[in-house]
Amino acid sequence: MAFTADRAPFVPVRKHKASTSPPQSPVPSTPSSRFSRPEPAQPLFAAPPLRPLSTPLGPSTAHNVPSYTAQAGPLSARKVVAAPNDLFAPSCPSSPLPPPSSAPRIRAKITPLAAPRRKALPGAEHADVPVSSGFSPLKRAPPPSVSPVSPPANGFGGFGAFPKVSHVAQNWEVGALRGGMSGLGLGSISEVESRSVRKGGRDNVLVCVRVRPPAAKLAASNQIVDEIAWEVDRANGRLAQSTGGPDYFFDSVVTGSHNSDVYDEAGRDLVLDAMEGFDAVIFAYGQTASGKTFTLSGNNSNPGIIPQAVSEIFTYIRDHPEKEFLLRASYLEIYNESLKDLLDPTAGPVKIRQDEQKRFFVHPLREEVVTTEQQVADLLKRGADNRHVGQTDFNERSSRSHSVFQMTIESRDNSASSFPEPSTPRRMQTPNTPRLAPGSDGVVRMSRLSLIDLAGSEQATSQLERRSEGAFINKSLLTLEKVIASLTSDAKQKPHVPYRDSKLTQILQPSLSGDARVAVIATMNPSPAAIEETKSTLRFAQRVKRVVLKAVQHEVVDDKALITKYRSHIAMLEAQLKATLAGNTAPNTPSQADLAADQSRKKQAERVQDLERQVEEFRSLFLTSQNIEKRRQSALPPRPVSPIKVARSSTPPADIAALEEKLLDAQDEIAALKDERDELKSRVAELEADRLSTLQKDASASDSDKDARILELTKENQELLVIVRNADVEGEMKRQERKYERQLEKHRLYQEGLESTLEQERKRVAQFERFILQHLSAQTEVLAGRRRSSGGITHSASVTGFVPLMAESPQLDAISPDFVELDDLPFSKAGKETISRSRSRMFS
Ligand SMILES: Nc1ncnc2c1ncn2[C@@H]1O[C@H](COP(=O)(O)OP(=O)(O)OP(=O)(O)O)[C@@H](O)[C@H]1O
Repeated sequence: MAFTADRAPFVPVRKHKASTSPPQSPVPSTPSSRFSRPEPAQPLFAAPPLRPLSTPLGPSTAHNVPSYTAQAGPLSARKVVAAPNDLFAPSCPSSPLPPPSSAPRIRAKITPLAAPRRKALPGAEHADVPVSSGFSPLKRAPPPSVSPVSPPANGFGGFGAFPKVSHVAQNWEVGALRGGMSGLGLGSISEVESRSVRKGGRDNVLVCVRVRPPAAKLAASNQIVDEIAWEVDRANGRLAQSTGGPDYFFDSVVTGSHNSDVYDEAGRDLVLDAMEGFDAVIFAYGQTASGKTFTLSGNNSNPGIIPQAVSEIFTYIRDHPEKEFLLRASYLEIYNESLKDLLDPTAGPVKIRQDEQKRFFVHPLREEVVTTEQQVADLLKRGADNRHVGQTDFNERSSRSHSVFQMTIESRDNSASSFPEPSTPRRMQTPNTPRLAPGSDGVVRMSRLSLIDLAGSEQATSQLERRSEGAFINKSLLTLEKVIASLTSDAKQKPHVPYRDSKLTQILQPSLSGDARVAVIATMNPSPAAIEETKSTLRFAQRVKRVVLKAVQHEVVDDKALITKYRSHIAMLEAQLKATLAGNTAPNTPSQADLAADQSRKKQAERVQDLERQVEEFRSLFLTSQNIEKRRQSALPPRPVSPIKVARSSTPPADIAALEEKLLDAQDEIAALKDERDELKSRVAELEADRLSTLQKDASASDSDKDARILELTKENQELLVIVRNADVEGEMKRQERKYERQLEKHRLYQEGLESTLEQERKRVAQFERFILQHLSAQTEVLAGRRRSSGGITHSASVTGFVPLMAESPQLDAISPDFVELDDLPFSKAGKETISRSRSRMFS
């Protein structure tokens, strides 16, 4: 299927009206039945919302106080003063639920067996039709309005779990969620079962749209847009442009500023799924400044999905005494198409590799074992500090990258293998042999919860750096759309899914290709100035809704699970400990109390201490409902995964590691080429299918149409022939080129031969020259002697001519002390005879 990108990433900035006057007196509203229930007025922000983890406020935040409200019925960007039933005021979970309307929406949590989940039809913007009445009985009950443990202290109501905190390092109120599933209204077994039923079958991506309060800064002009251009129907999960147009339906639509609302709709279920062994991915998608980071991270008084998910995880552990858990976390950034490990930013390049099942994974990536919420909060803060953010025209602190926070959850039945808490004397428990060979005692469930904050799609921006970042961001989001389009294509021949075209899609591949639970939170700005971007976001959200998933529970039976590795390692340490203790049998008699025995005892004691410390350290990584509180009070800093490797110093030598790296690179390249080949194959198949359907169409056409078609095809044929002939000419030219290249090569070889002969000749000539000069010199000596003795001499002219020449020759000085004999000369026999003859003619 040809993909047409209907996203408009570079929609030019629209001029939009600033709010010229402060909110006037309330426009009389005519609430429809949908909005007729008055909601208690809530201050949107009891305190100005902080950027998560103490990042400064964007100036836009100052305008986030919603003083306008959507109204039922067609609105055309109407201004309304904050009213008690303010649509954009934080929805208050403590307030009663809206009464069921005549055709209430079907919630995402309905099992396929109970009632079909709504599906958006391909390309249709209003295909998502409510199909049944009544609320889903399976919809998890909203959390109680007042937490039994900590009542809402911040005026938000809602989750009531995160009372206002004054400083950043503060935990997300670990105790606040105590009460666990029952406290959250999650205790019903039937609900958990129904979740499993749903997950066992085919499922779609869960899509929740979050509409931020309208007062957002949308352009470089600093103009504040405080109008809304959308009708928002929360009860039915429906959105429509106020000026008319199609309806958009989703699993849920959330307004206001309570992050707990979004968590209820699109967070909790997936987190619980992850705790039960299903991979789960939640990502926020939307235009820049539409509230993705706000939704995922939130702030201390209004925690986003990530901190709420983390709290949920720990609550779940507290509520499941029958299991033990091992948690680890990683934090990654994709900036300008390169990967950065946010927990270890100075480490070497982070790459994407493929496993045997062709699933992409990131390597190497630092993972840290975590045992408390505070550790996760610290880890997130550390990562966030390393993230790329920058000021854009639209957002004071815009995330310029995609970030992926991942928690890996391993769990195993606790009953057979629980560790005694240190109050029990450890040594008594130590077995002789490792009692926990990998996989020997039960299956480990392993799952990943990925929380992804995508960078925002952008309009044209005024800054150069931002523009190039924006190009990368838009490209990767476009690739994401292409991937989604391929996954939801109706074509018979499954199109190639271009995961490889961006790092983001490679990372999302394991989730999008089907075996994970996926939720997308599409964030949107309801302002008229953002209408094109918002439509594009909604279209994306509708398309992604059609991706079919089949989540599977991941059970690991071999020693891949860290839980198993650590358990085996502990068992091994315990065995060593026991052996060391058993070796300590020397009686402490005065005769043996010499220095050597003392030293050996000291060493042994140190060894025992060290082993005990190691055992303790490893044990402290396991979480159970019994020890979670203790861990919270005495947590060590999180530790990177693979301490076993370090302890055994089994790291391969640098050259082997480099070779392994090269091998992996080569394998990657091969895999990429194979992918490319597959893509070409699928393209060929697509073209063939296209051809075939055209032919079939042609067959049923009328005669005149057929004639026209024949004419068209003949023309096309002729054009193709020209191309083929050209291709022939090209081929001939290529052949000639190769011929000339061969000849050139021959000439080059010949030239090389000549040059080496020349070199030999030069050597020969130099030697001959030497020979001549040496002989001339000798003869000159002789002649000089004769002249001295006879007083006059007659000699041949040729010799006379040589004398001044010799005197001038600088080479005479350089004459080798080795006298060159005629026989030494590299000449043929005939040549040597000629030389001999001339010599005797000259010097006789
Ligand atoms: N629902 C909301 N209620 C109140 N304030 C909000 C809401 N959504 C967003 N904001 C505020 O709007 C500003 C921009 O939000 P945020 O940074 O989350 O946007 P973003 O989509 O992550 O943007 P980018 O893609 O540029 O990173 C922030 O100051 C944030 O506090």
